[in-house]
Amino acid sequence: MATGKIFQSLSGFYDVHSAGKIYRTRARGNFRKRKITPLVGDDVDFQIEDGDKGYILTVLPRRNELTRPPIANIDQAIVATAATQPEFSSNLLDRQLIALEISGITPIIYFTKTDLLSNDQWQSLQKIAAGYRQIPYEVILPEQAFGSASLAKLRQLFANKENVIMGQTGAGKSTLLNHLAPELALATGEISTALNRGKHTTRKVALLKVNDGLIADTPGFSSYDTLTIDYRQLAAYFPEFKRAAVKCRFRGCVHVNEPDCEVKRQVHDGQIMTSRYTNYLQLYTDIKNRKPNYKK
Ligand SMILES: Nc1nc2c(ncn2[C@@H]2O[C@H](COP(=O)(O)OP(=O)(O)OP(=O)(O)O)[C@@H](O)[C@H]2O)c(=O)[nH]1
Ligand SMILES: [Zn+2]
Repeated sequence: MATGKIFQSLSGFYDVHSAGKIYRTRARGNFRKRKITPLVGDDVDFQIEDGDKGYILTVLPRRNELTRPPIANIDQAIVATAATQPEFSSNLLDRQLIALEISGITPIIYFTKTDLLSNDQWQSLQKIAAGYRQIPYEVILPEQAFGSASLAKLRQLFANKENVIMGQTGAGKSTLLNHLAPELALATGEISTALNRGKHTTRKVALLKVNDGLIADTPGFSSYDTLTIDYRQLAAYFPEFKRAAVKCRFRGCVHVNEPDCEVKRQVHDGQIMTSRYTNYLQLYTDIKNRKPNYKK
């Protein structure tokens, strides 16, 4: 028996790195019955067969996991966020940040396509970036797309860590990775100008070695699932709300209708971004009104 890490998954095969070698494995038949799906990033025990093939016996306990993209045991996520084309959506960004907070993965917000912005758009994006930095999140807003300063910053942030790059279809994930590590030569998509939407160029999740870190390129998404948390927990995944909440009059304040709510006060005073609060209220309502029988 050997132990290794799944670095790629495609059509039922899991490619595993173990002691400097690569093995193409399959999951054991009883995994499906037990509703276990091995994920890229998983550490596994596997049985070697025919030299470089094998089958997975056990998925070792996970530190964390994400469903979108499907990956496990990640330290940090680079949230590739298009400044335009597709248009910047604070709602989509906040949903991704919440999913990461829930999984205990550190987000890094990286704005792509800043070269396509007008002066006015650039100014307003700078304000947005400053707002996210106050939360505080690490934000990289390249003055020059793929400029050496922002690439160096990213390299420094993800050295010696397991990272994932996530984001909407066409956000520029593969393009960014190609700039970080040109030897990867990942396929990138021409954006469909008619729809202003990317074309889903990346179809699989793969963990790649880039400099001193590991980074997973992942397929983009065009929508994001409803969160499977209790609506009363939602505010805990907004770090700036959580900080303010200790001063709300009521313990368990959900910052909606309660009097003397510090979160609402800080929104009013401009310390908390209005867009974050609006997105909070929308998600809160969505989660509260969704049909029961959600697990977790
Ligand atoms: N002008 C400009 N174009 C960019 C930038 N980043 C990416 N693009 C373009 O945007 C399109 C989509 O880029 P990809 O890297 O394929 O996007 P992706 O996020 O990997 O897309 P999926 O694999 O479908 O999820 C390509 O045509 C890129 O050349 C950027 O910073 N500036
Ligand atoms: Zn409150």
